[in-house]
Amino acid sequence: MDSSASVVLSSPCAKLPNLEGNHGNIEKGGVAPFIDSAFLQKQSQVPTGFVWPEADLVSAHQELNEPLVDLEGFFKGDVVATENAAKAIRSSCVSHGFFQVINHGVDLNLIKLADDHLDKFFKLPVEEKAKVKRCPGSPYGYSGSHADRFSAKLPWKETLSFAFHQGPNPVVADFCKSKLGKDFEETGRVYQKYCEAMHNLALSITELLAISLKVDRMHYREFFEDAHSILRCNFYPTCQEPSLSLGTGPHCDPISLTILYQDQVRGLDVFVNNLWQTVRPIQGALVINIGDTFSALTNGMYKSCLHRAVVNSQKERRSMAFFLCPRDDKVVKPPEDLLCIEGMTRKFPDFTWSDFLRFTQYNYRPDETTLQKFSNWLLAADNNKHL
Ligand SMILES: C=C1C[C@]23C[C@H]1CC[C@H]2[C@]1(C)CCC[C@@](C)(C(=O)O)[C@H]1[C@@H]3C(=O)O
Ligand SMILES: O=C(O)CCC(=O)C(=O)O
Ligand SMILES: [Fe+2]
Repeated sequence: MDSSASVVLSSPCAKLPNLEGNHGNIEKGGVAPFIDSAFLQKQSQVPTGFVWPEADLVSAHQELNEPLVDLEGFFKGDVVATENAAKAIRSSCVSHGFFQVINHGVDLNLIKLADDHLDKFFKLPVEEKAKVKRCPGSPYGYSGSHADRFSAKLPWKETLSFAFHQGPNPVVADFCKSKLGKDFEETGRVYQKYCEAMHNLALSITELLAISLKVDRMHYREFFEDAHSILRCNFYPTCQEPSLSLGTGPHCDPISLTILYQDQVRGLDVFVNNLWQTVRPIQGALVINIGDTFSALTNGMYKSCLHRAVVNSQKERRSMAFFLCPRDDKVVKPPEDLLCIEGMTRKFPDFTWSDFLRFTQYNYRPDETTLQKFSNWLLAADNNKHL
């Protein structure tokens, strides 16, 4: 990735980039208005700011042939089924940090309802969406192509992100009601329920991950019990020249664990065996990918999944990514019994999620090397402490 695009603009309120360029003329005035799908689809060609480097645009080579992990036996306490699921998960996570689950226990009607409510927000006039615009330095709220943060390699998408943690107050429902008004009360209730279901599934997945790693099966579940997670809703409009742009560029999620719902429009690619491979959408399945923070919790034994989202010229695409994140001040380090079993030396320094999140929002645009860059940054800061 070119370094110019990797450093987040220091002034978060930077002017929107001038998208003038040989890939399309922007409405007069040079600086684009607030960018959303309606704006993007009005452009006769892909604006320069949205054109990605060729290396990131390599087409997917094949369809990912990934076993579906059936969770039914695990939920029923079936020892053999649990062992089989753990074995499948271990093999995928050691290799590329990605698997899919079925019989996950999340009500499929709730997932459908959450998908249906996406357009209620994303089809609003941009001025309405701007009312919940993402604040500088925060991953929460609305963003149109991150055009307020980056000046190149802009993603062909709009996003809406909610903060979620379990507790007496329905934080997601409250956010929608207070920020978007009465018309979005039902939407808020749907996403509140969706986040609660995702949180519970995420804790179950962390238990199965612990079993697969042969550590105390409650270790990670207890670590994430009081998680402060993020629900990221993605809307990918159709693109005039899909071979030039990307919905979400190649990256590893800095968070711990992602539970992704993708609709029936292909778009998710995963990098496996040095090839981009497309993930065929499977009705009723949920995608699970290991993020940087969980990889660090396994001392790098489980890979943080390198993935991207491509766009197309025919169909809009929608996805919802539930990002499991530990409470801010929890120290991220692998369990002692894992280090003993594997006789490992530490691969990453201790860190907190709040420091890592801040790094991704202020210092470094997440890509495929975020965790390594963050580790180097921490160690350099430690080494310079005495200066
Ligand atoms: C901590 C986060 C930063 C991002 C949202 C969550 C987890 C995934 C990250 C992201 C999607 C990785 C690709 C780049 C990014 C800027 C994006 O395209 O949205 C990242 C998110 C973000 O920084 O808002
Ligand atoms: O939309 C997708 O399929 C992937 C989105 C993603 O990777 C993300 O939001 O982190
Ligand atoms: Fe991602």
